This record gives sequence, C-alpha cells and structure tokens, in this order.
Amino acid sequence: MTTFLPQRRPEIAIDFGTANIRVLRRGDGLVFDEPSLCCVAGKHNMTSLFAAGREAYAMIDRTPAALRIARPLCRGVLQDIDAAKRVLRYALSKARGRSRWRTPAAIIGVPADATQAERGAMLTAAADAGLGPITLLTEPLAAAIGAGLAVDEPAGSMIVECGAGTTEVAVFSLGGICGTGSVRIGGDTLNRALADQVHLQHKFLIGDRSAEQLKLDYVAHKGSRSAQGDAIPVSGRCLRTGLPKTIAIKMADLDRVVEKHVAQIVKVVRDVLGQTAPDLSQDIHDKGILLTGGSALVPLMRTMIADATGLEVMTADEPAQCVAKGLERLLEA
Ligand SMILES: Nc1ncnc2c1ncn2[C@@H]1O[C@H](COP(=O)(O)OP(=O)(O)OP(=O)(O)O)[C@@H](O)[C@H]1O
Repeated sequence: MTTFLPQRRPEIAIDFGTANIRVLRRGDGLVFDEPSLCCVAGKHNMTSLFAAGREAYAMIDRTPAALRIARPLCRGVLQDIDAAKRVLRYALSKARGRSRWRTPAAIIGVPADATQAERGAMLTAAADAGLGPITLLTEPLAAAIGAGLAVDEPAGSMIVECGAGTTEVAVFSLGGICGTGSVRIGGDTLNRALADQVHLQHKFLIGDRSAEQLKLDYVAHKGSRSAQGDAIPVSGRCLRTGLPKTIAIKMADLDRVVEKHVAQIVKVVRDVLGQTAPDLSQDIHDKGILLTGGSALVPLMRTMIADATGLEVMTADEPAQCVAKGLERLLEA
C-alpha cells in the first residue's frame, strides 16, 4: 500500500464530503465527524463565522436575514472556497486536541472525476486553512481500502461509493483504478426529489432537514418488520392554507421517487461493467459488487443493482465510514 503515500508522512487525513467532514489523526484514528457546513454573518466579502459543523446544522432553515448557511461542497466537489476554509479551520481546531502540529502534512479525499480546477480549489482552501503538503486521494480508492477489499491483488473488484453529493463506481486491480463512472447525484439529490414529490402531490413545503428526516424514516420503515401502516408523517407548511401542519406521505409514493433515483445509479454501474476488460469482469462476477458510503443504506440500492446486473451486491459494514477507515489505514501504513 506504500504506493499511495506521499513523500512526507501525513499526520492527518480528511474525508471532506458534501454532507459530513471527518478528520483522522495518525495514532488516534477518527477525531472529528460533523456536518460539513457553516453559518456566516454578514454579506459579500465582509462575513464572519457564526457557527460550524453540528451547531450550524441545527440552524438550517432557521436563520434570520443577517445569517446564512454556507456549504463548502456541492455534488461532491468544492463550490465555496471561503466556506471550505472556515469549515476546515473549525474541524482542524477541534481535531488538533493537544497536538502541536503547525502545518501538518495531510491526505484529503476527492471524487475520482474531480477536474483540475476542482482539485486546485481544494488545495487552495486546505493550504489557506493551515495544512502543509497535501496529497489528494480518490475517494473510491480510500473507500475500497476501508471496506477491506484487496485492491493490491491482480484481480478485479468493484465498488459503488454512494455519498450525499456524488455516486462513484470504480473497478480496481493491482492497487490502481481500471475503470470509473460517476453521476453527480446522491443522498442530497434524493432528499430534494422527495421534497419535490411532497410539494407537487400535496402542495406542501418541507425544509432540508425535514426532507432528510423523511428519507431516514422511510429507510427505517422499510427495514423494520414491526413497522405499522403504509405512511410516514412529515411536518411543514401547507401551500393551500399557508399554515403549519403535519401530513402523512404514502410509502408507495416514496418508493417511486427512490426507484427513479436509484435507476440513474444502476445505469452508471451497467455502463462501467460494459467497459470493463473481460478478465476483470470475470473477477467481479465471482466476487460481486460492494456498496460503500452513507447512501448505500437506501433500501432499493442493493436489490436494483443486483437485479439489473445479475451479480451479488453487498453493503459494506458501516458504509458511511469506509472512506475514513481507508484514510486511517493509509495514515498508519
Ligand atoms: N440510514 C441511511 N439511509 C439512507 N441514507 C443515509 C443513511 N444514513 C446516512 N445516509 C445518507 O448518506 C449521506 C452521507 O453519506 P457520506 O457521509 O458517505 O457522504 P459524503 O461523504 O458527505 O458525500 P460525498 O462523498 O458525496 O461528498 C447523506 O445523504 C445521508 O442522508
């Protein structure tokens, strides 16, 4: 695994995701895991940090005019350098503990299809936040290592890394990536699709956090044998009356939205399989496909990919932590 390591041994690694940021410290493992957003006060280039991470998450959809929620990443890549710097500085200050690092060498995960400009933006934000030499590592590779796949072997293996902003499909052999495909959709896009469904069908508005909760309730309902009824309550504002209300959303209506969402991911998986060399294909046929990332827990993900490919599809243990676990293994190597 030494092939992935930079020249100066990194002290920390960062899984900077659309939904969550996780910081790993060499020797200590995961030392920070919070939502990757911040809340800023003021306008234009006269802003100051009001809150970040978990505290800022609690403020979503509840900010007065003087405050604004800023998300560093959108669809898996950096969109707001200023917010990225603030969130990174906050995460590093929390992760530092009693360590005395100054400009620590770091590994940061990025999507495999990130452009040079997107990689450059991440390097700039990280350097401005006080990080030293930075090595960018593709997230699917980190996820595969974290999930325990033998990526160094001369045999093909495939993962689907299902994040909040992006979903990446990758085939590995001999420590390298032999094929990739991606679609810039993920858990956040699904939340929006669910909120749109509620809006269109019920003339009812729900906020970002309610949409996330609706999705998590749907997942829990699907997974629970004892779940009662075929509807999930959601709170928001009725557009007909303008009043706050709680309504019930039928599971069948949510099934249709999730199915449409997962179908886009299934298409990418099939495309990548269609471009994979025959021997690697055979290996994947023997080993199956592994799902990683928090959105791997979306119920139809496993079954729809299995049905469309005829392959065994497994979900990694603690899928949301796979990138962080892979980065930790590289830090300790
Ligand atoms: N039980 C669950 N069922 C479905 N989705 C879930 C569950 N738990 C978490 N998620 C979703 O997983 C996503 C977060 O996963 P993860 O932390 O892997 O993404 P990320 O690294 O922030 O995103 P990206 O890699 O796209 O930048 C969120 O969209 C969240 O709603």
